[in-house]
Amino acid sequence: MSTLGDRWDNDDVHVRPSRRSRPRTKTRPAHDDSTSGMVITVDRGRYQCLVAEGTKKVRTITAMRARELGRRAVAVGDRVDIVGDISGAPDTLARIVRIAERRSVLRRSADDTDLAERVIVANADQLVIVTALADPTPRTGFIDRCLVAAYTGNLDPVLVLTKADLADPAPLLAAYQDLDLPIIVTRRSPNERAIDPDGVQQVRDRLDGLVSVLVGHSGVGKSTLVNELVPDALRATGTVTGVGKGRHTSVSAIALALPDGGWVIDTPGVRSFGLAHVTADDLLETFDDLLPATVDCPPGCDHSGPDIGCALDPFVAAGGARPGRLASFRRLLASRAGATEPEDADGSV
Ligand SMILES: Nc1nc2c(ncn2[C@@H]2O[C@H](COP(=O)(O)OP(=O)(O)OP(=O)(O)O)[C@@H](O)[C@H]2O)c(=O)[nH]1
Ligand SMILES: [Zn+2]
Repeated sequence: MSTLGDRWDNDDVHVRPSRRSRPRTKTRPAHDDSTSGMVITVDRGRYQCLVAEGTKKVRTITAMRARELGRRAVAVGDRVDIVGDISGAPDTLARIVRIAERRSVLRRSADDTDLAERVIVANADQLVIVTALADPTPRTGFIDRCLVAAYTGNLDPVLVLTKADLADPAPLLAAYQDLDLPIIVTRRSPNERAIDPDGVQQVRDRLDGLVSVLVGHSGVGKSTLVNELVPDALRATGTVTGVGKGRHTSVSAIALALPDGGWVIDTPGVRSFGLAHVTADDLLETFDDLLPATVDCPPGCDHSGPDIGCALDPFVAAGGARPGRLASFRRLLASRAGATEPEDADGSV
């Protein structure tokens, strides 16, 4: 049993799709009668999981971790195997006995010096970074850190710039043009309280059929967007309390079903990511156009600039890649050391 625990304990090993996709059958414990589910929210050691009933119907059940999982954390988005009472009846509690290999992870560490891994969302396809163009003032440092978390966690980033009725998106569009990042601009319709439907539709199209995590600072319009995307009726069937606006909720992520398929995972309490575990080479691996040049870097090169003999500078000078790509890579690299958001310091969200 502990072999299985150890094997599944190191999430780093499994971030990228690996060829060795499943543990060998003989190392599996019992529980062949288990049911598969997806974790939709985590709250004080209780996990709400969606399980399939027949081919079409799904229901939500509450589960706890089984001891055999060891210290390994269960995160929203995890695909899990569940045993015990899966009727979903009030006051029943099932047990999570296995966590499937993750194809992506979004991590949080308490701060940049905290090397303990805290996975907040597993298996998401995209990270949607919601930033207001004004009120509050956009912070590129935050966006950059989100991008590092997405790239190195195997999620595709998407930037949503809200409140274009208040400020021009051009400067931010320019700042991110070299990252080939999908950017959607939304605004409030003139003389109306509602958000312009065109922008909302673009977001909807981007999210369709995928699992997308939304992150953003307080006041950027994230809840406004989620309300547009997920009708109240669907939210209610999630049977989850403490969703969304609650400032003191202990829920840090929650998966909400989209009407046309796919999931949006809201992260009400998440305002920044610790990036202590990310190395320069981890990030560089996600820049396919720059990566080949590093065979000529000096040993141990951190790729931070030309004065250390980094081969990326001559490579770009010779036309090997766009200069903006190297500049963007280095800006993201530097953002790892950026201050964690002041809002985190006093614990408020
Ligand atoms: N002018 C303008 N205001 C907007 C827009 N989108 C949202 N707002 C307003 O911005 C304020 C904050 O929006 P919320 O959706 O509550 O923001 P949030 O990111 O969920 O913030 P928290 O709830 O604090 O986490 C509200 O007053 C919204 O009405 C927009 O496109 N333009
Ligand atoms: Zn280098």
